Amino acid sequence: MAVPAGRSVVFVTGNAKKLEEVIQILGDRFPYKLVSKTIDLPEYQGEPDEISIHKCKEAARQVEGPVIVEDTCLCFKALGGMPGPYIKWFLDKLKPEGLYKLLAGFEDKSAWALCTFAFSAGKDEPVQLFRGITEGHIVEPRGPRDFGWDPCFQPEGYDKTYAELPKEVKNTISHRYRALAAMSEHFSQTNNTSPESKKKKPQD
Ligand SMILES: O=c1nc[nH]c2c1ncn2[C@H]1C[C@H](O)[C@@H](COP(=O)(O)OP(=O)(O)OP(=O)(O)O)O1
Ligand SMILES: [Mg+2]
Repeated sequence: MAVPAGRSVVFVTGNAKKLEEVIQILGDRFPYKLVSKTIDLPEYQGEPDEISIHKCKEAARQVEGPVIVEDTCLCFKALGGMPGPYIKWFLDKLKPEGLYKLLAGFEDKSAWALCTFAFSAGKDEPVQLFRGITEGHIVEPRGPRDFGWDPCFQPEGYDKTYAELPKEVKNTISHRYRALAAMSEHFSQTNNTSPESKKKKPQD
């Protein structure tokens, strides 16, 4: 699925920190012009893939053009993957301290962050998903409080939490980085190899 030449893709999110990271990570690696639109899309329920598809279709319906959305889950192994897509509400009520305390009765503090980007070329078009996972542990919160559950997630192989790590480091190992790498790769290939998209994209 390609986007016609000269068209931009709208990244729909209500989260300014997410947008900031997406811009930092993508730099100029994404073949389309990315514009952002602040819409607080509904928080759907279900499995992560279903949620992202639903969210993307709603964004495409509202924007009436090519859109990208992203949904982030934080999954605790001891809790069978919960809070998962419901992490936003857990974080809101419990804060990073409470997320750590949630695992007090469990020895296993392992967790994974899952990021799913969803793309649709427009209303009534299919949705494509790109996923990224980073494994780690839930720890007692450490570091700045500027982004969500970053203070209580310590990625595998590091002795610092996401919040303590320099942004440049988080942005090369994160769930979001991995999902964006998959998405950029897909679109670079579509852009370079499809004869149809070459025809439609004379400049660039
Ligand atoms: O890298 C991250 N590091 C720390 N916290 C994070 C990260 N990424 C998302 N988060 C938080 C935001 C929200 O509390 C929940 C995901 O919920 P999620 O619905 O995907 O985000 P959101 O509602 O804030 O923005 P959006 O309008 O794009 O749905 O985890
Ligand atoms: Mg949301």
